[in-house]
Amino acid sequence: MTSGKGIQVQLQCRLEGFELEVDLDLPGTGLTALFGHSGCGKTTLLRCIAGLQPADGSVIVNGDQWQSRTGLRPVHQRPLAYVFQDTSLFPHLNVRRNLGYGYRRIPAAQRRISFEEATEWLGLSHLLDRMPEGLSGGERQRVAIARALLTSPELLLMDEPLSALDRPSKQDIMPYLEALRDKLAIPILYVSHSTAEVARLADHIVMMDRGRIIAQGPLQETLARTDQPFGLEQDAGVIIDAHIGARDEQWHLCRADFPGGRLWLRAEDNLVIGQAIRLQVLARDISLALAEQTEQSIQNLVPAVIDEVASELTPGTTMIRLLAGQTPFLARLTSRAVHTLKLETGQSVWMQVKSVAIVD
Ligand SMILES: Nc1ncnc2c1ncn2[C@@H]1O[C@H](COP(=O)(O)OP(=O)(O)OP(=O)(O)O)[C@@H](O)[C@H]1O
Repeated sequence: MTSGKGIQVQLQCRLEGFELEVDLDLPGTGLTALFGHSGCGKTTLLRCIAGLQPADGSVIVNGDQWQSRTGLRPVHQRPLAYVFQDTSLFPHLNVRRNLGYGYRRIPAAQRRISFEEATEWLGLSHLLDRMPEGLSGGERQRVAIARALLTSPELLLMDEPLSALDRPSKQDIMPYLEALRDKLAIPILYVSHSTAEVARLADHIVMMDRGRIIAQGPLQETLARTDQPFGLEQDAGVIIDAHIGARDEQWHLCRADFPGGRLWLRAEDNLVIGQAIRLQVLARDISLALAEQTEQSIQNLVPAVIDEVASELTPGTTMIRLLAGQTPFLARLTSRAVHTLKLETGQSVWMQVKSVAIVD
């Protein structure tokens, strides 16, 4: 064992026509999304961390050295669980016995997640006597995740766990994954192509391209980078953790409070006061004013300070990073507007936010 928290991964792996070379320092809890185009090496990286794919280098998970330059621990001795897109259940065993399969092999003193916790967190209590063939795709995947957790792993690897599901099943399973992210004391590495999944679930993000890491960091901070390492450009925007602070039934609006401000949005029936939500605000939906403009139709006016005026991203367009309190925003403006308004770092302005979406 070495001291220290977090996951440190330095690996090189050469395959025919593909080379992975990464140096990562990730948080020891929460959900880290590995994101990038098809073929950039996300699955290869997970397989190397698991020890399924030979690679040179070192892997340390919360102080436990799984691999060093001089030696590696075989895959079956690495305390991890792996959930795939189509993790298969044992077809001849009911849900209870599928869940018990890994659980029974862990000595009671080493179990860190109880059977009751895993079944409750994944909403399986009423399904325990069912056979896998009678479950929906989303239910099957929840059983697969619970079964993985019951092996008491120190790291949970998830490779596109929702990609085989239809949209309604994805929507059903999302709240369970959010709850796991918040309750589990172990880190989750989660491979996804989907910006919606990443926006909703990730605490931390790693962006890969052709076997290399091109950006990594906390989700909110990384999405608010003006250099847009994700190549989103047209869809660039920030994700904000907020909670419902008020409902205005007369105008069918809800107020979402975040550290540094508040935004109004449509009052969906399922939103209740105190509820935690994630909001997405796109850079193209923010305009800036030097003074509070109340005589116009945009109702979301948020005071902020300009943190950075970036160089032009595309000709005629400038990305500006702002802070409302500590919360970063991006505004994409025409370069002419930036010049005319003489916008510069440190200046106080009003953000006019045209549209706010709840990430779901
Ligand atoms: N066993 C292997 N032998 C040779 N090449 C491989 C092997 N496994 C993966 N590759 C190649 O390595 C590259 C990265 O593949 P990988 O599956 O890690 O990408 P990915 O980002 O997970 O893609 P996707 O999102 O499509 O699943 C690809 O070019 C792939 O063809």
